[in-house]
Amino acid sequence: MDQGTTTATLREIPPLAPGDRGLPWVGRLLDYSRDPVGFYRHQWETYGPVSPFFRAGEMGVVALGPDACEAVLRNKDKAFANGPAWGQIVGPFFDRGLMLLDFEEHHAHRRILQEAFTRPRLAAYTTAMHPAIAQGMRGWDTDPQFRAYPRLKQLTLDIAADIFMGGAKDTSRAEMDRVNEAFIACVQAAAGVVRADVPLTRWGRAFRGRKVLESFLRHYLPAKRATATDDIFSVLCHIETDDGERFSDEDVVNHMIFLMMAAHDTSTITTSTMLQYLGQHPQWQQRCREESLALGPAPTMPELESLTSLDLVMKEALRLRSPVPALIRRTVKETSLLGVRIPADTGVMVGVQFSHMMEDYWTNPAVFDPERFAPHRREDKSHRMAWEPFGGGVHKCIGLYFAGLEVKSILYRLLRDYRWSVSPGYRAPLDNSSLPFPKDGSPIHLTRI
Ligand code: HEM
Repeated sequence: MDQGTTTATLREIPPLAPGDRGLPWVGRLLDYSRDPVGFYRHQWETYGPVSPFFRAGEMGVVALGPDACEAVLRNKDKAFANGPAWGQIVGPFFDRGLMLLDFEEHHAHRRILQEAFTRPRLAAYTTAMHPAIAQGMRGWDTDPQFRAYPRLKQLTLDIAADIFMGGAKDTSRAEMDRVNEAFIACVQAAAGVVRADVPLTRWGRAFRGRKVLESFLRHYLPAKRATATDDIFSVLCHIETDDGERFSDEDVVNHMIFLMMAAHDTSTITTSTMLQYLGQHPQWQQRCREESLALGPAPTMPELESLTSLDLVMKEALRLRSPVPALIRRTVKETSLLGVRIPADTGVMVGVQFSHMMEDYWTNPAVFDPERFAPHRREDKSHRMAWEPFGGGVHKCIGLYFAGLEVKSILYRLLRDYRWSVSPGYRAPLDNSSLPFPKDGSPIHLTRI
């Protein structure tokens, strides 16, 4: 039992209020996808920080507000597990990725993987990113139908081919496209309805995709083991802890596939949200542009870190539209959460996006106001977990600095080369069935400077 609570003093999970069971089997999942914050607000106002949630044929709980989120993510009692929760969503296609490992095994793998994200390594990835970004943006035109989201998605895939795979030097463009397709098939499986290897379904395509990725990575493994280069693939083959622990070939393949997934949609969503808000707030766009213009043509990691306005905008974009708006866990034993008894084998949804919209912690939370993160305000300090787009506890995003460098490198180049606008009244129509992406592709009016 966590937090020193005894079974006798615990409250039970509140019963479902009339009408809150939702549809047969799916329960209230559709309510969530239609309007996640509206759904959370209803849970919060009806039940408080620990609420019942019927979905996918079973009862689970939603943890809301920074205190409840913190208790789950800190996981003092080691009761909340990742593997059985995320495994249900991402299926077998990201099996044994770091986020799906738990407890001692997770700790052992994380210690090794951390070596791939040290400052010198991040500096080397940053240097390698600029040519990939410049090349990827080369085809960007300024047609009136310009959609930012699909362009950014392709761009982050191109960056991944270089930074993660090392450009896979002797790979043809056609083969790289096949690898990208396979990777996208695995990512899209999360929203699959038929959850078995059935041809012409999302899962069927993902099973084949996973095979393509595995054989591609295995083909290059011996060469990557033989020579150390600056890409993540090679780095995973060579890193070891002070105690000499290293990854097996199997581990390298599993971590590579998971890392590419973890890095891809999250960075794309963040960049496209920033583009939208900067398009709607020209004074912020100009402020960020001036900082970018003050740097040289291929900024180093410390230079990118000096882009203070862009940093504020990135934080605000992550607050308003968290790429991972909910984290999930499953209890492996009975535990308690803020005094509520949670039985073993209960699905738990940690609604981080709701913490970002609570008036207790933020002034006018619905308003775009990057200055709230500036030193003289620091609204994110109102609670340790008021701002948690990268999660918290032992599973906190290992790629958060990498993400900052990638997103800022992309924005830096865009700000120098382009000017763009988005109608002030535009509200992105989001698809929330997996990670929140703009269904209309995020139209922006882009002109070259
Ligand atoms: C803005 C971009 C990103 C956001 C918002 C984000 C968000 C998150 C969140 C919320 C988690 C915690 C999941 C949980 O507790 O269940 C996480 C974990 C993780 N992220 Fe990120 N991420 C981003 C970019 C990246 C990048 C670029 C990489 C790799 C280069 C990466 C690699 C990972 C990994 C490996 C984990 C699992 C960590 C663990 O379980 O120990 N992420 N990320």
